[in-house]
Amino acid sequence: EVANGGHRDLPFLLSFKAYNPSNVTALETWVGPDPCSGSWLGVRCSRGRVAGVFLDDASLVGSVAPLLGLTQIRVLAVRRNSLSGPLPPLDNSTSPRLRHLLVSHNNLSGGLNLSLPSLVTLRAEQNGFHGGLLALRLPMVKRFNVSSNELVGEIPSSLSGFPSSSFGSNVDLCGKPLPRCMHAYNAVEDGASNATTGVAQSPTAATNTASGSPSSSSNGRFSQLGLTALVATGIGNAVLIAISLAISVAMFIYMRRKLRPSKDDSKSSAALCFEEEDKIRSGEDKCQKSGALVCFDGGEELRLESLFKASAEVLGKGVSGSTYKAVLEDGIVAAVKRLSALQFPGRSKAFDRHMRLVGRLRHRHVVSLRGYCNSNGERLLVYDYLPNGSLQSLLQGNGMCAQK
Ligand SMILES: Nc1ncnc2c1ncn2[C@@H]1O[C@H](COP(=O)(O)OP(=O)(O)OP(=O)(O)O)[C@@H](O)[C@H]1O
Repeated sequence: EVANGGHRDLPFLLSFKAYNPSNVTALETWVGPDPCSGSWLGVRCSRGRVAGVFLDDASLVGSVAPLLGLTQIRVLAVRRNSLSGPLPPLDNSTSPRLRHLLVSHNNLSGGLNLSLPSLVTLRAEQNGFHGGLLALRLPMVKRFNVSSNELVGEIPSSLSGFPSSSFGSNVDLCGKPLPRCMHAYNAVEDGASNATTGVAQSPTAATNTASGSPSSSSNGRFSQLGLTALVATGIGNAVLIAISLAISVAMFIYMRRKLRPSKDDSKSSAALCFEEEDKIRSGEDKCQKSGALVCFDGGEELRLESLFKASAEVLGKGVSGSTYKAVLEDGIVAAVKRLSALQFPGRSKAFDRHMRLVGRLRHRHVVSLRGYCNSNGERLLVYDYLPNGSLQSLLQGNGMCAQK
């Protein structure tokens, strides 16, 4: 890919770098003609082209747009920076391989105009995006969050299966899963009442106009025309009720199917770790052979391949296994606990169930589990790495043990 004119992805990376001051640590390593040389921090390549940029928490500023000029990019993770300006409109022609777009906690603005058939993750929360969501066409999206922006308007039905937390704290978003849109509500109500009026009242009105007299007789009996109008009203109402019931039942069945966890769901969460796209080489670890790294929220960038290539240092050993500090090639630092096979024999499904529960726990006093691997007797748990050392070393460092 380093042809006469230089590496094809180089101009995009350098123009992104140019927005940033020279003291941004991650970008200091972005020197030389080949971003795939292995020395560019946060840049991951596949077949000689830039396939991932992993620069969370890197104090970045400026526009993210140049990075979206990388035509082979699959993962862009630039969370918790100070990036600004709009996201360019993206579609299959600009970003045919983009699967994970993680731009949350920045100062990005402008509209969200993304038509990406392969996008699996969109994390855009805590920015200044405005406008509506109608220009989002993401049929494959499995993880989605646009909360805490300045978005307005109706949530498209294609996104209404996500929880309200994916949409909260915006200026004026409405529709499922948030409260109904008022204008849509009125339109429906008006439409329904007009329809009712149309069916129930027209015959009577027609009768009134035709006969030029009240539809019921003055002595309290219904005229024949009045009776016809009543029957028409009844039939009209019955038809409306039947249609509403059919729609409700169809919606109920659809939502049940959609919410039911399927085998495909676990496949897709494993896919979030990009294993399905990476060739799994024989002779490597058991977990890697199966490509079975399951990731949770915040662990989208984890890949078993880089986990096994990571430099590791033993942090400690407990009853259930050893814990390592792993520094991944992307610059990600994780704590990996390798469970002893003796401590956890068998019961693979129960273990999976347990891990999926633990993986959903998020609390500031609980270390987040970002992913795990459970395959062929190998069980690895990947946590955030906490850099302040062990409680024991803290106590000793402060002389608290001695005082005691
Ligand atoms: N997420 C983490 N970040 C940084 N260091 C960690 C992390 N998790 C564990 N450690 C370090 O690794 C050491 C060993 O952790 P480990 O969980 O294996 O111990 P343990 O709780 O005694 O284990 P067990 O529950 O198996 O008995 C800890 O004392 C701590 O210093």
